[in-house]
Amino acid sequence: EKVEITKEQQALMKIITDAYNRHQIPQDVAKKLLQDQYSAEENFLLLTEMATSQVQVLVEFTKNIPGFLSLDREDQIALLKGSAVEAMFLRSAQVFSRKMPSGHTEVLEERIRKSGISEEFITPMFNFYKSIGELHMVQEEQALLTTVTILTPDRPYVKDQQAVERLQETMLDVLRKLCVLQHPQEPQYFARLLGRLTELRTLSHYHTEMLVSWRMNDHKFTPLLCEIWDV
Ligand SMILES: CC(C)c1onc(-c2c(Cl)cccc2Cl)c1COc1ccc(-c2ccc3[nH]c(C(=O)O)cc3c2)cc1
Repeated sequence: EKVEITKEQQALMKIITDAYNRHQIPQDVAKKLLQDQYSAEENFLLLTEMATSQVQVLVEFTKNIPGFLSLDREDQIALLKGSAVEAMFLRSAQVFSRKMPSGHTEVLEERIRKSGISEEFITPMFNFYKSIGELHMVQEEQALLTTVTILTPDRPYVKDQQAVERLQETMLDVLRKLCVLQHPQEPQYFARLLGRLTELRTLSHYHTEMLVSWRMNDHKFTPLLCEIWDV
């Protein structure tokens, strides 16, 4: 049947995509990836700075998701804490698939590979980056997929899951239609996109173990990361 994005859905998509493009890590922070110290210590410190900056950007972006600020305040916090790692995997994945001079692809990869993360997590992490790159998502799809990830109802400590589910379903409907219109030759594209969300959950579990091993080697995080990751 003819798939059509309504005027309201068009407006919703514009708000979310504009917010997603507006809230980015400041270029002077991203440029630090280019500095020339490459010790495991230096890499960890730089990645910690990137992650901290990315969390701040994520909080600002989330405030622009229509309906998010109407959710219960504690549920807003629970959604941010529960989705931060997944949202950062999606955002850093875009840097790798961007392959533009501004996206510090090579240096970011180098620093992640040499920051004290054990090989068992590096492999699935870069497989994920590759699988995201192969999707060739348009920016609207990237913004909506991140929004769908943030609005996951079954995060720990979410009280009013129905309210989150209603918001997520609104976003999923727009994303589904967008996928059909953007990738007419690939009817399974939307299903592939949702498959990435499953992969993100697995990576999020790996990440919890990454944090434990960093902690054991006495690595320090910033107050914001300690708060959002309960470390
Ligand atoms: C606390 C640090 C060590 C950390 O722990 N886990 C991860 C961690 C890891 Cl490795 C992987 C995935 C997720 C997390 Cl959450 C990280 C580092 O996290 C990030 C690294 C880079 C970026 C990021 C985001 C946007 C960017 N734009 C540009 C640009 O050049 O424009 C560079 C860039 C970097 C975000 C988070």
